[in-house]
Amino acid sequence: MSHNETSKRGYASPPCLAAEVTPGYFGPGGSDPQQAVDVARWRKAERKRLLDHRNAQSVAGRGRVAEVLVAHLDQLLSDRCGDVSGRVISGYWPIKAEPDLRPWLGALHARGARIALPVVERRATPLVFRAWAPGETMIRGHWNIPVPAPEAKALVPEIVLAPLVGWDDSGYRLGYGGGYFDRTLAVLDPRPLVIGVGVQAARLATIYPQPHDIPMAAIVTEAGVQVEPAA
Ligand SMILES: Nc1nc2c(c(=O)[nH]1)N(C=O)[C@@H](CNc1ccc(C(=O)N[C@@H](CCC(=O)O)C(=O)O)cc1)CN2
Ligand SMILES: Nc1ncnc2c1ncn2[C@@H]1O[C@H](COP(=O)(O)OP(=O)(O)OP(=O)(O)O)[C@@H](O)[C@H]1O
Repeated sequence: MSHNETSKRGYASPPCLAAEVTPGYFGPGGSDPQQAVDVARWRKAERKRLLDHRNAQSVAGRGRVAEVLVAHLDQLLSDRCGDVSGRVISGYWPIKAEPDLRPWLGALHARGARIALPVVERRATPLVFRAWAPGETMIRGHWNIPVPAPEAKALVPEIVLAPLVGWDDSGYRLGYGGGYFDRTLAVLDPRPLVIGVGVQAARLATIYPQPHDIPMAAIVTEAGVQVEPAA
């Protein structure tokens, strides 16, 4: 059919034939719309359960977890990267009882690393990363997350520390449901070394990875490195 004929008949897209496809055709990670809806619903409930559990821990307990976790992170970073001097490392400003890495990020900065923090500049678009140093002035960003002021230099991270709400043994990450890290990692070329940071209690058998989910190179919890990075 020619273009003109199509225009005359006014069809915007081809007819959907999904109903005629053998049900078993859509395997795990496939694009079955009903399966995507089911996974999204399951993830929403799991996020709530995991966040409630994390919130229920005492401040002192969370502080001890962060201290041990940071020791593992520091070891992984020196094994993988050696001297951090001059490296661009993205951290995060902790929200919702996430492990607080700020003292360690300050120490990395003192060792010559360039620290960046993720910023949502526009909803549903990749994150940008802005330079941060201890004591820097912060402003309220999207979702009220403190972010460096717009004047702060934009950086491209070589190493990204991604906070986890949940995680699985294949290195997949469950976040807050905005899809921001996946969207960002999909466009960063070369892809940075992505290290998921979370608590051991947030381990799941699987997050039911979907086509857009990008696995972490490593996951670190208070129990150590859980998913080994490829050498
Ligand atoms: N400390 C910290 N900073 C971070 C992240 C993080 O996980 N932790 N992010 C990591 O990505 C980015 C912000 N992530 C966000 C994720 C979701 C929503 C959000 O609006 N969530 C909606 C639900 C979305 C949906 O279900 O469609 C909501 O809760 O109403 C906002 C920001 C950047 N900064
Ligand atoms: N690369 C992408 N391009 C377009 N949309 C995407 C991409 N990655 C994720 N999304 C969208 O974001 C939505 C939320 O994704 P998901 O449940 O994986 O979030 P999350 O990883 O938990 O969130 P976050 O990274 O913000 O903490 C998905 O429904 C998906 O449609």
